[in-house]
Amino acid sequence: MAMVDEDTRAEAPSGALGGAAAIEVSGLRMRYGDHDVLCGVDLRARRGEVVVVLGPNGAGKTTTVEILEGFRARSAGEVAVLGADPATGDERWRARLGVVMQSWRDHGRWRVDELLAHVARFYAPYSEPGRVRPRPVDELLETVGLTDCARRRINTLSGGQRRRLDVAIGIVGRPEVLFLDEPTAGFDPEARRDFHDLVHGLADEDTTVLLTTHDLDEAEKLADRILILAGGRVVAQGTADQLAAQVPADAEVKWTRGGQRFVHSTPDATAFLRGLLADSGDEVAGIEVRRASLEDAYMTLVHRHETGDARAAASAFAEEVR
Ligand SMILES: Nc1ncnc2c1ncn2[C@@H]1O[C@H](COP(=O)(O)OP(=O)(O)OP(=O)(O)O)[C@@H](O)[C@H]1O
Repeated sequence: MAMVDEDTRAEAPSGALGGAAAIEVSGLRMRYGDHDVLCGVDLRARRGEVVVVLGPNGAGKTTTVEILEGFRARSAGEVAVLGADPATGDERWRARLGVVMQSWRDHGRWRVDELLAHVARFYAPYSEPGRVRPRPVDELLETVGLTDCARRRINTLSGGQRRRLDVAIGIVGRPEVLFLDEPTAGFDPEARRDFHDLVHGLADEDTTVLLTTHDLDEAEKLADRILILAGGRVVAQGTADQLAAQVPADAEVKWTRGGQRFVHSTPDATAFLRGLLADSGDEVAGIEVRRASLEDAYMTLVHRHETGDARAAASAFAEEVR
């Protein structure tokens, strides 16, 4: 588990970063060989905030998360997690973090409860007032719905059960910052809903959560703020509603008249409905209005990137939030 020398002291980077935010990233760059994956990412997360990172395959989400976790060295930029540079964070700093990586396939012959008890021991010296570490294993098993699997060997778990165990490992130390890289891949609907409740509960405990997903409904349910990464840049961020408002998308109006269903796309649903009701208000029933969604915004913003306009999308976004 130790990724850095125990004696290496965590130091906050100098410059514009530091302060009360749990995560602060400025001008983050990552280059693999001659491939620039991150070209200047800025990101900030407050304590207790749930930030969801969206982006197409290969956008650099995992790379960003692994840099913040201290598992990957960055090419350039300033990064502070809980006030420390992840590249030099010590064990005390690491004990304040929780990590759920995209895949973690080890300890197959261990039993579920043994592994959790083993990992839990790492956190025991790092309790703080109001934050007792680690969480009791029984409580943890119950929280992630693995009580019935406690004595099972890990290599006999299903994909979804293994993922639940990954989440348990991520939260065993009652983290102040929790990184979750596609945590719900393989979850059935019930596990997914339980996981969403879990994240809401963690946020209530003032845990900062940074989560990547390809599930836009999940992003909308969980995020205080959504961030879209494309072309190595943050091309947009905000709540799902704020993002939807950024893209010009028609609303879809549906209604029934004389037993027949009608659908109409319009940029101004209110004006259209006024007209519809004025013309045939008595006969119209079952009105539904679907406004631009997070999915519309995501598709538009990512499409701009894929058509080579990521830099323009990022500067348009910077202009809008100024
Ligand atoms: N160790 C590495 N060496 C070289 N290239 C890498 C390395 N790790 C990642 N990459 C490349 O960096 C880019 C970003 O990868 P990353 O895994 O961060 O994307 P992602 O947004 O998490 O994608 P996904 O949604 O598919 O999980 C990809 O083009 C990937 O091939």
